[in-house]
Amino acid sequence: MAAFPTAEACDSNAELIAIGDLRALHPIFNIYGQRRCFSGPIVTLKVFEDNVLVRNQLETKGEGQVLVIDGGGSKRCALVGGNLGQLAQNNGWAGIVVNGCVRDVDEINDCDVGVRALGSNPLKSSKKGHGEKNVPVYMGGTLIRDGEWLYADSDGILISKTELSV
Ligand SMILES: O=C([O-])CC(=O)C(=O)O
Repeated sequence: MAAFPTAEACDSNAELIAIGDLRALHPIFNIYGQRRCFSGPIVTLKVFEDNVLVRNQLETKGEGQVLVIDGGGSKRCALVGGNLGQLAQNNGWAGIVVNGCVRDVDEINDCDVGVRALGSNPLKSSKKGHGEKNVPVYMGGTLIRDGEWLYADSDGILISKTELSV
């Protein structure tokens, strides 16, 4: 669960919004997974139509972190499917936000993890292992840095430079 509603976080942190330390992603993401509300420190990945690094990352302990995957906005294949959703759940990731697509939507929706993505596509991605980890990514209209905090609920997704307090 997010610690508090994103709308409330915006209303009570106007100064952080003014200086750009708290940003809302554009409302381009669909909601999947059991957790509609989730939050945590961000781990970033930058890939393109290749999900080897995504699997590698989700195989590690999530410890309540959120995996932010910049897939370049490609809708030509899926970067996360049911197996990876299960892996994320079992390894304690709070959520996954994909600037790209998912597949196995019914399976992902059964997983106890929050997932946001542009849409779904039944095609799998390539498996070459190309991409970068822990780099700044630009998606949803904002620059997102590894180690920043993400807060998601039914209203949308916030990125904060630091952990927000109530
Ligand atoms: O391995 C993939 O390409 C993604 C997938 O289908 C899954 O996670 O089940």
